[in-house]
Amino acid sequence: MAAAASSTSLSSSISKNLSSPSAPLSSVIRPFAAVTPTYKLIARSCIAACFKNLNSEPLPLKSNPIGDYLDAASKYRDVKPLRATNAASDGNSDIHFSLDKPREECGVVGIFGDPEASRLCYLALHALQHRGQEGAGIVAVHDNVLQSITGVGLVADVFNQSKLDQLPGNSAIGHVRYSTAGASMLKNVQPFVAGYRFGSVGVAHNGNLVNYQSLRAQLEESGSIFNTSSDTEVVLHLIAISKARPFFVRIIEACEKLKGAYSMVFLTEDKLVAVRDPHGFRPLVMGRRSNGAYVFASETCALDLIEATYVREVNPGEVVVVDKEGEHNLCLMPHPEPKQCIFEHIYFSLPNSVVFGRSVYESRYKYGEILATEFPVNCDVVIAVPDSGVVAALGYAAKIGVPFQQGLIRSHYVGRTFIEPNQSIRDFGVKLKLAPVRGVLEGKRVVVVDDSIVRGTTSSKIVRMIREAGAKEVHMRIASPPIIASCYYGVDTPSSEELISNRMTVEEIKDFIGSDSLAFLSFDSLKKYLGSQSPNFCYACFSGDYPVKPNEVKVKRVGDFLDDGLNGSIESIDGGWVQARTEIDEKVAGSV
Ligand SMILES: O=P(O)(O)OC[C@H]1O[C@H](OP(=O)(O)OP(=O)(O)O)[C@H](O)[C@@H]1O
Ligand SMILES: NC(=O)CC[C@H](N)C(=O)O
Repeated sequence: MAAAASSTSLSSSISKNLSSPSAPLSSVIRPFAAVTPTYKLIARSCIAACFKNLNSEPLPLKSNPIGDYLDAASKYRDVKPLRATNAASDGNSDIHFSLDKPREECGVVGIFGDPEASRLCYLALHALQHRGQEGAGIVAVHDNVLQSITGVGLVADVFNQSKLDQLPGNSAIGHVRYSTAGASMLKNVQPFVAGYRFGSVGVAHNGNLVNYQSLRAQLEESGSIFNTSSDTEVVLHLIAISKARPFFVRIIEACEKLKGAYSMVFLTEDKLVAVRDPHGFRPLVMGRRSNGAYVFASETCALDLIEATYVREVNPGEVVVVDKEGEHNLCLMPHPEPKQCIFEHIYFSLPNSVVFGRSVYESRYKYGEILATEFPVNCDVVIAVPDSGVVAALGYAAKIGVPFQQGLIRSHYVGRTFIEPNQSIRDFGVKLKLAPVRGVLEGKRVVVVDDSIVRGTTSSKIVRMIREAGAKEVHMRIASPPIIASCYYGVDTPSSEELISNRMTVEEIKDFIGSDSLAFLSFDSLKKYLGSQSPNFCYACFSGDYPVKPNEVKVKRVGDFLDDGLNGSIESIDGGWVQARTEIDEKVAGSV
């Protein structure tokens, strides 16, 4: 990757130009005027490049480039979360377990400078629970020791009063996991903690590294022993083998070797570090509490819950180091190129969050309005597939002037694994989760709005359920373009060949799911709506154009809580499987 190559010069120059390898962070970062001209030049050019991608024009450099950088970031401060008064999201979505749809991703949180750090992490993880339900963990620092508690299941399953009592300290990081690499099992639950020769470090990661198999192979070749089968563990090894002394330079050196998606928080005895990959695939925001404590989180809904004020995003390619002297910022590489995941706005994030500087609620409402403008239909009622279709359905209904009603009621008590008692009982899963309201549907021409169609299995069951409840017509409207390619950046989508829109035309999908009509938000309209921000998003799932070429096969888990063994390579993971290569995958592999 060309960008990664250019970033190498940053960390090596930083290391080379530090007056003392053990210099405290303050002497390394703060007095920009005091550091060597080479370092200043590199820092200036990388900061200028950061501006370039976040604003249409690079900002003029003044005497303190870091100050400029912060000013540039402040444009995000104006964006206030729009409260989702009608959205039915409860943060407990998507809990039945199958591989036939996009799954949530992980959520991360970091707190620095609050005596209740681990309790605040715990609360923030509740707010982020929709991003991962396989496992949860918190690491806190107390008396210079990193203490960790992790467990499988939901946040409420893993933590209780006595567990939180075991995590005192002023700083902590936390994680909720949905696996993309490495089996769903205890040893892969984050945050991970490792000791290296200068201390201890904990990490929590949202995203997926597309080159971790080769990195792991290289590390194993030179003697590294891995404890987990997760991609995230390679980051700790890379930090440990770095020759640089200051911790943030170790992180920069490690990140320069990574390809793919990473929004990460690191914890050491005295620092909290937040890092976002140069494309900024996954979100990461920063906030402050009234006592001055720093908070980092995947979504602003976590800040809201713990009464932290949203300050700004951690920018793509930015490293934010927080220690007792305050906050220090660096760019990971000279040319960050934002490619933020559009699916965060379509499906993953909660509607009450501000993600990538935009309100998720506003985005979804607008997608619904656009769908209504482009694909209106004579109907009596507009309903949503709860929860992720609700806001788009509200926009659709308002635009065509037809009432929005709750035609499907969602059970919030379905566990994430359940056993279908007999394969002959069809649709049991979807019926367990969704129940039709006959009074709303009977004899009506119904528009059903959902956020996406992946394999088409859920949609066909929903259409049948609505018809069985007496609907006269069922018109499906999807508030995203057709998904034709698998995600390699932290969303666990099925392989491209399993995606229904990759195999069928819209007309064929309509027949497959059994609706009277079907329409998707058009890709062009989506980009038009995003306007000048459009190039800053990743649309790989809609286009097959991958910003970072995924040239390694995708390895996913299949069974839950299987032991994948402590020894052996990724290929030998029990219960893991290697994704079949599809035409798109071949095309991608061929283009690398
Ligand atoms: O192509 P399909 O197999 O129909 O998959 C698509 C469905 O999967 C997702 O919902 P999910 O069941 O994960 O629930 P959620 O929307 O409430 O999170 C998505 O919102 C669609 O409804
Ligand atoms: N969904 C994610 O962000 C997953 C993080 C990491 N790749 C894991 O599998 O644990």
